[in-house]
Amino acid sequence: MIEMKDVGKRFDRFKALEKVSLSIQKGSIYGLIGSNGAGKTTLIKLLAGIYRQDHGEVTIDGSPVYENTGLKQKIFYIPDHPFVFSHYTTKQMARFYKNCYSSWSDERFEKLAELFEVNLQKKIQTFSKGWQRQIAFILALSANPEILILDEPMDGLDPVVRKKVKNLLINDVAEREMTIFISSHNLREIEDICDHIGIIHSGTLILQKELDELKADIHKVQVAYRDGVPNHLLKKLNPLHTEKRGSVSLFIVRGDEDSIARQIRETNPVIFDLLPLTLEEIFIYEMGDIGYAIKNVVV
Ligand SMILES: Nc1ncnc2c1ncn2[C@@H]1O[C@H](COP(=O)(O)OP(=O)(O)OP(=O)(O)O)[C@@H](O)[C@H]1O
Repeated sequence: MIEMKDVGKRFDRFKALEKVSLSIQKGSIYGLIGSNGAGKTTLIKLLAGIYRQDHGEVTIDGSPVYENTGLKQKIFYIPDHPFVFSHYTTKQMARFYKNCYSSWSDERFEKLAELFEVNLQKKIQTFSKGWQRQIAFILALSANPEILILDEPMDGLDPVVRKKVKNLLINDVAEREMTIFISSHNLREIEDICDHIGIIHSGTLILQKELDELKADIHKVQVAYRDGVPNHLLKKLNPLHTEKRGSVSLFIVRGDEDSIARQIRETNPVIFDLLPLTLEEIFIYEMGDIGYAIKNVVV
């Protein structure tokens, strides 16, 4: 389990992170979102043991992460600009990681190289940005890490490759309980793959929740009536947001799906639909100030 307790990090006088606490279970995919400069990379570098926190604790399975070479064997970190030695080919980089990770698999490396159709003899720095990222994934997954830390993982990848990468990541989580920590600006991408969500704003984690829990409690209702929406229904539903689109009214309603549907059907609407919200919509409707921050984060 990954844990941060009351963690703070300053750069000179600037507080980049303050009182950050989180815990991530093995086999979970945790997505961290936040605007530019919110503190995502700083948090990730603390998790990866690159930075030392000023106060608080950063542990994996109860052991401190910073300067813990044993633990680093379990972690693979792909930064927003993947690391390569200049002039190294993918094959040479693979040899380097094979020496770093006892869990490295040559067989997996060969399979992944074939799947992505990568030229192993070409210098990595001469590949395009998207290709360099694909190579980073090939190397990371061949190391079979227990924890994979990703900073803006899909940046520069085309839709076909994104899908390929997502499937591979989900497979590793399902088959060998790899834990993934993803930082991204892209809420849709996070929604697609993560089971837990954290939002960071100005160095503070302002929300952490299980994705299903977030989704089960809020719904979009579309209704139309011959003589307008009954007042008593509106009072009961107490919507977070209402909108009129022609003769159809749209409500954002919190509560249990079955109970909401029953109450609406009892009023004999002409049109009735109850739809799930996207993660983006949930944040925007439910969280006021945070919603505003999210609007600026979503791409
Ligand atoms: N090495 C450093 N020295 C001084 N300030 C830093 C350093 N690293 C980060 N900061 C500052 O800490 C804050 C958080 O930066 P961080 O890179 O963690 O944000 P981020 O959420 O990853 O941003 P982005 O989405 O733009 O990549 C920023 O204001 C940044 O300027």
